[in-house]
Amino acid sequence: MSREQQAVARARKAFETGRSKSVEHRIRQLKNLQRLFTEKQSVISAAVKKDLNKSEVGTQLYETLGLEGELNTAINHLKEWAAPRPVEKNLLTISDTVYIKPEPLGVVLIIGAWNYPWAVTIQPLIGAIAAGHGGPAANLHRQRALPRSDWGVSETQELLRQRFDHIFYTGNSVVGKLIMEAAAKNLTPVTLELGGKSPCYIDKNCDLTIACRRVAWGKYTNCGQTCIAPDYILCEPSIQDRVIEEVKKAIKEFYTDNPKTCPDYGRIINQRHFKRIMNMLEGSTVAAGGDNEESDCYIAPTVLRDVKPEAKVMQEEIFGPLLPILSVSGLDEAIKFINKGEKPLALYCFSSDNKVINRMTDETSSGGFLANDCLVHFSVGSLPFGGVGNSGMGCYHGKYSFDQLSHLRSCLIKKLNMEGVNRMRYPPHTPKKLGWARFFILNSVDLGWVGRMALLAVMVVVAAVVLQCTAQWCYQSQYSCDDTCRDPIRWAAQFPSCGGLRQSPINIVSTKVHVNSALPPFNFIGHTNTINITVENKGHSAHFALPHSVRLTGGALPGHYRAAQFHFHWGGNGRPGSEHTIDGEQFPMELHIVHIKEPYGSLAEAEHDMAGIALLAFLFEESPDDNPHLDSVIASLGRVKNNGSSTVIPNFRLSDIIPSDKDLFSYYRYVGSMTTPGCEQAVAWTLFHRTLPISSLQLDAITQQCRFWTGQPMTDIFRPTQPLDGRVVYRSKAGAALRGVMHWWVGVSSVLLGRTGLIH
Ligand SMILES: NC(=O)C1=CN([C@@H]2O[C@H](COP(=O)(O)OP(=O)(O)OC[C@H]3O[C@@H](n4cnc5c(N)ncnc54)[C@H](O)[C@@H]3O)[C@@H](O)[C@H]2O)C=CC1
Ligand SMILES: CCCCCCCCCCCCCC(=O)O
Repeated sequence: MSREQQAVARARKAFETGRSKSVEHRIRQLKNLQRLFTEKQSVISAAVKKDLNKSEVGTQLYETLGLEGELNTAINHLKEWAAPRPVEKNLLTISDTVYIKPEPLGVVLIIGAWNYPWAVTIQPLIGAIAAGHGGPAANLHRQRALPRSDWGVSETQELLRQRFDHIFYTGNSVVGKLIMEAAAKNLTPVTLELGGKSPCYIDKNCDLTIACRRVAWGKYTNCGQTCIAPDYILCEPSIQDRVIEEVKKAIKEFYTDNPKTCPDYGRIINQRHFKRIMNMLEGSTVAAGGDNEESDCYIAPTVLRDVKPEAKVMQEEIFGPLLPILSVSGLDEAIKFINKGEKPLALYCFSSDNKVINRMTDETSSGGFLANDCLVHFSVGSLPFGGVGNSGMGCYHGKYSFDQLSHLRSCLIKKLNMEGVNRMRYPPHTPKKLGWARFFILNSVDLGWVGRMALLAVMVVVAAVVLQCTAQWCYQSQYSCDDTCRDPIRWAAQFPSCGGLRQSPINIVSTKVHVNSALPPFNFIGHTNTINITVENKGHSAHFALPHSVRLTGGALPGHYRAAQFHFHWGGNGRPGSEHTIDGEQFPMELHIVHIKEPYGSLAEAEHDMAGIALLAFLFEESPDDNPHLDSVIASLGRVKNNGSSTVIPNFRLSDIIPSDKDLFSYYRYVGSMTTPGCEQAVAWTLFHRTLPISSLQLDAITQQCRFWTGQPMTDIFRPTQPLDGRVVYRSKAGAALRGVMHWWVGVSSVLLGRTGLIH
């Protein structure tokens, strides 16, 4: 067995153990990778310095900074990305569970190029780990930098003879075709991140100093060896001299009069490429630069003027520090010229005129389009990065990497009942059955008012049947194959709001929250009263009923609220059980205090108001000592072991289990839903920064006492985090002024109401 065969076999074996399927395992792997960049930064920079003469700061700026960002995004969003994605249904499938399940494909081969050796190998690797794969990566670092880990062309060729489940290739288009040919033998899907000539049109109507500075930065960074570098400039002859002068000024500003000695100016990767680039100068006029030294792989930042389309430098991607300027009569000719060539990886257009920018986007095609800047789209993780046509296929970065390397499996889970509805599809096929099929599948038919009434009647009947036939909801911990209950991913089938776009709980990414000074402290009323409270096992959790005398105002909530009940969400057997997570971390337990807006009399009434319910949430953290204030709560749970049983805690004070209001000024706020079915989207959530203590013994006592309505131990009673779907999480600013109180709510509700899609 060759080295390469062994590597693939190892990767496949590791994948087949199923370990990489666990999201927690993937997050651990990503965190390990994160550590690599903190611990090995200087080794990484030293290697890249040897290869390309990049400075340490340059390596961080252009390579590792972006990777750190990608790692943070993947770690914070992985649970959300990997979760089943409920989809819209038609009438025929209304009672089924229909969703997309992202699944790992298996073993992925990542082949990277040498120009940004870390960015182009590790960035796809982050996507591959996030998607749950195993697999080797073929590095193309130059031998003098990383001799031992170097897998070059012959190793890659051997790897390509093996079978993979996806091949992710970055490099030139000629080899791209070889990759696709090798992949075709096993019908292996490929992502091809290729290059090509990326045009840059400079309109005469723009600030040439700024435009040329940005173009010079995009071109000469990494000595032009950037796949998205502007390859050549198109402009009118009348501005050519100014463009040359401004580019020269920028070169001097960035790299001094002598770029050769400037630590920020790179080198060509090897002598072969040096010769290739120098040959391209043949037949063109040098307007600036042109100095070179083969032994040092040095080519100065160079500008070429009056270049003809037939010139050597225009026949292939330059991938070096030569910047040819071609004359065009204006925008029309520039567009024509661009469209005559292969579709580029990037297209740049500099103009102060939006009409020019719009025409350029509308009338051309390219992997990415930037107006008035270069390269920076590579650093925006929410944009898909990739080519089109000759510049590649597939895309990556952020969630796109995850999706690109996942199989999006379509799942439809039907029950073996309601067979009547299916008769329309079984033979003998008749026109009447076809009519019913049309009715159930096409829900956009115009039926007229009689038809609409009939549809309504049918839907009522269907809904009644569905309701009769569907089982109760349950938590994941209760669900097993022979159970009929609906676990969290199936809640939406029975409770449509659970599939809405404002669902709770969520993962709070602390670096993405918006600080809002219009979030003042709360006023708690009646929290210190001594009361007798009833505790009841509700089958899914235990509820602690609160009297109307416990009330809440302030906190920028739009009204006065009265308490209804509180309850806890917990894990089991040492597992965490909070519903909300912070930066991906789940806490041992979470307390929810439910309040209803006045004058509503019940949760059912409050559900129709976007902030009809105010939920206060507290996360618990494990403490070495017992929290004595929880003793009565724990003891009461021991008296409500079974569904429906209840007890009373005498002389209870809410203020004993939560901190006093002066310690509760700091919190997160967002709009969401109840975390149990029907998942009503009517909740203003407040998650306090201050955590509550609980010992591990107390946690065990809590999680071991009660039973679900099914009789199983009541453990892991939490809903997984839900997508944020564009919502904003706010963080209060300590000492906020009261006059800001209404602004927060008015602002949030108008943003949400403005996006009608968010109101379900
Ligand atoms: N779209 C993108 O994200 C990027 C594209 N590129 C493009 O890559 C090109 C520059 O890189 P290259 O010189 O191609 O890099 P390269 O010479 O490093 O080749 C890329 C990879 O292909 C493998 N390879 C080369 N010849 C092979 C063969 N005959 N059979 C099998 N494998 C082979 C190498 O082992 C290497 O891992 C440019 O066209 C550039 O635009 C570079 C970086 C990023
Ligand atoms: C201030 C931060 C600016 C960040 C700009 C990032 C541009 C990075 C380009 C890296 C390109 C890597 C792949 C390639 O194009 O060859």
